Amino acid sequence: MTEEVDVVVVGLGVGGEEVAGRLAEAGRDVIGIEGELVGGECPYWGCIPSKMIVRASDLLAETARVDGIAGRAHAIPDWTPVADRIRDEATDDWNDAVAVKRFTDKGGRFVRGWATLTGPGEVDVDGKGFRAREGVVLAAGSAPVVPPIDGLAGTPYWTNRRLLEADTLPDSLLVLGGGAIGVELAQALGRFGVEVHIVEASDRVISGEEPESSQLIEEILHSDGITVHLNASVTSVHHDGRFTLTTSDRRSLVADQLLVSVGRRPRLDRLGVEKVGLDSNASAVTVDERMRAGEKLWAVGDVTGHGVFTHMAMYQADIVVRDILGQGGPSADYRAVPRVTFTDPEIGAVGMTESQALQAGHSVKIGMARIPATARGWIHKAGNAGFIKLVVDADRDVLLGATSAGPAGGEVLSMLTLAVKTSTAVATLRDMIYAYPTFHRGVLDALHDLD
Ligand SMILES: Cc1cc2nc3c(=O)[nH]c(=O)nc-3n(C[C@H](O)[C@H](O)[C@H](O)COP(=O)(O)OP(=O)(O)OC[C@H]3O[C@@H](n4cnc5c(N)ncnc54)[C@H](O)[C@@H]3O)c2cc1C
Ligand SMILES: NC(=O)c1ccc[n+]([C@@H]2O[C@H](COP(=O)([O-])OP(=O)(O)OC[C@H]3O[C@@H](n4cnc5c(N)ncnc54)[C@H](O)[C@@H]3O)[C@@H](O)[C@H]2O)c1
Repeated sequence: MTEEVDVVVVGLGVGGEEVAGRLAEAGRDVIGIEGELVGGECPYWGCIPSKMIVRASDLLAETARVDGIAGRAHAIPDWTPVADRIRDEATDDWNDAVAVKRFTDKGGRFVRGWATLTGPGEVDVDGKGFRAREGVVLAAGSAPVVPPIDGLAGTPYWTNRRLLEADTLPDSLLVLGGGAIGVELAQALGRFGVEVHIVEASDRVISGEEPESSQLIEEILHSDGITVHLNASVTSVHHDGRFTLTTSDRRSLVADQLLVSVGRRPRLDRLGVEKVGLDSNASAVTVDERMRAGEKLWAVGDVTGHGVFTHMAMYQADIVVRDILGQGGPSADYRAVPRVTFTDPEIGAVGMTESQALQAGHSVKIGMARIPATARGWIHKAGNAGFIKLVVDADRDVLLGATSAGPAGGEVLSMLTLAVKTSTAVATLRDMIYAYPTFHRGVLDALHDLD
């Protein structure tokens, strides 16, 4: 028995819940299908619990900075309130009843189960068929990549999920992959007393960002007591109660637990996407500027390969909703994608890095300001490491990209994102009045450095 509806949304994570909820509010007959928890990775195993950990570890780091500035302080790290907060405040003990109600209160109809596509506009869930008059929205998200390293499969390694569910911490942790997840969680857990080693295949951590960002984070991790192994090729994993990683240069690294954080892949495997002409082994679902992926088919969020970010899923969801409702408006524009690595200091970045701009054939000028040399950075003193780097198109005199690393680096990023998005003239940025003594006033110092 196949039921006719207006729209079927497959996956009610960040992107799918937004699309399904708004279409239901607009009066569409919407079926929202979710195999796990409504809300997806971000609230249960991603952004929110990980940032609760970061917040706690930042407090510990700030306490350590009291001496010499504000008296004396000594914090005794305790994981229990962090785990409690994740369980009780962030995830409701990994229960989505509130999120399901949030959707059904908007008029959506909820189905729990794993959906497969059976043809254009057609979806099956546990033998129940739906035919969507307007179309299907794929919002299946992503899963951790598990590299094919000898011995790894079958060991009780952690991914982000198991770590963010942990009631207790291991004494020592090997972190495979020094990307966003690796560096954020390594630093935070290090501050809770875990002995951490990061094992990174590339020649620098957060290798998609500016080399100066990588260097800064490597220095900070070192000062946090974390060992970073670069250019490391892990050839085997052994588990006998503890984990041993062996590298191609025959080093052995041993710890109580292993976190695998080497990237994410779209969750296309159980969707039957070949039925609608897509490749289930592809690294992403190709979408056009209105997020259309085929006949009666849209895709949003991590599956589209435009960045594993909640703000990207939400941005694309807005485009899909407007497209389905025929409301027009702007189509997708990825020139000013902001990203923030929530280490201490935060690494905020938007648009192109210097090397990306050069590779794209731009004539590039660089403006740099060191945060400790800015007025606010100097006042801030302990914990003031960071910089602002501007990547300027020398021909058009507009920003192509920027990095704001430092205390509140992710907040300073907001004006730089606007400047990249709107191609604001450098002359206009120079003519702005920057409140004194803010961290964002460092942007003016970096603009002066362009001369
Ligand atoms: C540790 C960690 C920290 C992160 N921190 C940040 C951060 O600070 N800032 C940021 O912007 N982003 C962060 N992210 C990324 C962010 O979580 C994702 O980009 C975001 O969740 C993507 O939303 P989505 O809707 O595309 O996918 P998801 O949130 O993954 O949701 C997809 C949903 O689809 C469901 N599903 C999949 N297949 C099917 C099927 N066949 N049938 C039914 N249901 C299905 C899944 O169960 C899931 O609930 C982080 C990620 C991780 C892992
Ligand atoms: N603050 C944020 O917005 C935030 C936080 C966490 C995660 N995320 C998102 O989640 C995604 C996944 O994060 P991630 O850290 O898993 O991936 P990532 O792509 O950011 O980094 C993966 C790292 O693993 C390394 N690597 C790959 N294979 C390896 C191997 N075999 N051995 C050792 N190192 C290896 C890569 O060189 C890279 O540095 C990111 O792309 C990011 O967009 C965002």
